[in-house]
Amino acid sequence: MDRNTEEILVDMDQIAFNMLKHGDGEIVLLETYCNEGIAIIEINNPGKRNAISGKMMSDFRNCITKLESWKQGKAVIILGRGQNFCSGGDLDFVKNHPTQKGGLYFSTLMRDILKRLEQLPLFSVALVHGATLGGGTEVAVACDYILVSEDVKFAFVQGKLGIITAWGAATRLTKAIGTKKALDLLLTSRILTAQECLDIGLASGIVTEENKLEDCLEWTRRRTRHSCNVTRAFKLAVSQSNLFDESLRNELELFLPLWGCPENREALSKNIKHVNGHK
Ligand SMILES: C[C@@H](C(=O)O)C(=O)SCCNC(=O)CCNC(=O)[C@H](O)C(C)(C)COP(=O)(O)OP(=O)(O)OC[C@H]1O[C@@H](n2cnc3c(N)ncnc32)[C@H](O)[C@@H]1OP(=O)(O)O
Repeated sequence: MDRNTEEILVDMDQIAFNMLKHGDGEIVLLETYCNEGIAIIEINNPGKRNAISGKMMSDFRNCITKLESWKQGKAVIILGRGQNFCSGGDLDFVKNHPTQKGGLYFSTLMRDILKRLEQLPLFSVALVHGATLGGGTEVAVACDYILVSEDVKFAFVQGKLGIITAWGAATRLTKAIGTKKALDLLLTSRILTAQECLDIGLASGIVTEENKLEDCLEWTRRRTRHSCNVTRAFKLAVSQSNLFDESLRNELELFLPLWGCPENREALSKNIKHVNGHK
């Protein structure tokens, strides 16, 4: 990665701004159930089966920014308008930007958005239905829960396109269902039905195709009965416990430069006996 690219990458505002001109569609925040502490993010790009364009990434980012400052929120549901949840990243962008820089823009922005979604004090529910492919699966696994509609077709198709997951799905999937099952889904790109999503531990429940939103709201309401403060504190406590791995890695990184440093060598040369007179 050259220096220019690195500099551009740290400026997420600039990336989001640049992505605005790529494609149509929208991702909007619906406030219909906000009085209950439940927001809805709707993915809408009907001409492309709800594929996520560059412009929609910027929209998505704006939705997350709003949710970050919504102090009364308990939960957010993400769904697709119409028949499909999301057919992935917009292939037109992918085809027109085959350079590493294009890939970096596209995936770094989404990685940042999904990380911020994960860190919200609201718990998130992906209500997946119809085609849920590639980047659509990335969005789904970044949510705290996945509910699947009976008609879902869920597949990590990235391998079939000669790429791997770039928005964090491999890491999240492995954490959710374990190494063997995660690897299996990624290596085969097989299409999961609703029942398979449930059986494998990916989904927390199945909702009916006709009443998916109502079913999902009922399911969500059963988890928003505590006060706002308690709900948000639980979400943060649970999600921050995930930092354990990061913390272990961090600890190792801090340790490594000390190994063999002058102080370390000097101490070793003294053959220190830490407990005097011990037999
Ligand atoms: C970046 C990467 C990642 O994970 O990070 C990705 O997500 S790569 C994206 C991974 N996703 C894919 O490869 C999806 C490929 N698409 C499909 O498998 C299929 O289109 C389905 C999504 C199952 C829908 O099939 P169905 O028969 O219902 O409709 P269709 O194939 O006629 O598609 C309707 C229109 O939507 C477009 N369309 C569908 N998916 C699209 C996508 N991801 N990006 C851009 N356009 C897309 C089709 O080209 C077509 O355009 P016209 O009407 O103009 O002909």
